[in-house]
Amino acid sequence: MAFWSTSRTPDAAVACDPRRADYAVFDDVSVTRGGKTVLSGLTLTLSERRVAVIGLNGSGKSSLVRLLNGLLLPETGVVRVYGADTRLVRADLPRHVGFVFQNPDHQAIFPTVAEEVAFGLTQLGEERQAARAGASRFLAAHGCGALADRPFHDLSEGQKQLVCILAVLVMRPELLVLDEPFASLDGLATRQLMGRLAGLPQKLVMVSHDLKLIQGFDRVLWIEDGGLRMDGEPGSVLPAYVADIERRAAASDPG
Ligand SMILES: Nc1ncnc2c1ncn2[C@@H]1O[C@H](COP(=O)(O)OP(=O)(O)OP(=O)(O)O)[C@@H](O)[C@H]1O
Repeated sequence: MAFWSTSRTPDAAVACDPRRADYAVFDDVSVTRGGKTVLSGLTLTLSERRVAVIGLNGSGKSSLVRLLNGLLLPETGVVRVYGADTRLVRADLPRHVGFVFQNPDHQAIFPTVAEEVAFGLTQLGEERQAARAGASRFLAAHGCGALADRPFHDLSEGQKQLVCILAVLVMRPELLVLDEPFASLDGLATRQLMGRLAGLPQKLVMVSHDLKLIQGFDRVLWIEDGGLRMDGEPGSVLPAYVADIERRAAASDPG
């Protein structure tokens, strides 16, 4: 990963404009990880309210969504989020793009729930004391007041994932990016969290292997071989994806 690509002169746009409808633009983006080309020449504009990213293991889904909040920068090409080159606004991106990891233990860094949520407020410039009070209010407003003083690592997986989502929402990002957020949750916790996500005003980009969860999304990106195999509405992309998996399974079946 090149943090400061020399292949292209950075854009003049140096600040995110959250009023833009096209919240993400990938312009001929390539990414290499561990010596392997993961994304190659990807060009894409995102403006839909709910976008799902699907693809087989290792196809580059996480890499794609990590480009949205500057966790990853393109080797070549440009990623613009709310109109700004992510290379130039990397430090400012968490205000606009909340990122929720697959594994909550990889995200949480503070011992208690309230401290974890308060951190986002300190990132917005609030003093520690005010941030703690704000975090407690925010947790209570989301029905999680009882969790405030609990050690994060004592929570159930569903509670942990909910806290991680709240810890990014407290920063009032315009876009929420979730990288397989339900991988370790049971069906009930998944349904409950999906219900919460459906009620949020934020735009949503979500990686998921659970195709049922994304049937109602506005757009599905199917990633394969470093690019888009298919891009469209769930009604067209999901059946094609399932059929492709069945074809592959049949082809690899030794019987
Ligand atoms: N930190 C890293 N260092 C080196 N290579 C990496 C790293 N992270 C990912 N890769 C490689 O990049 C490729 C794409 O990985 P990525 O995590 O984006 O795929 P994915 O579609 O999200 O996979 P999964 O469904 O298994 O989570 C894989 O070949 C992976 O081995």
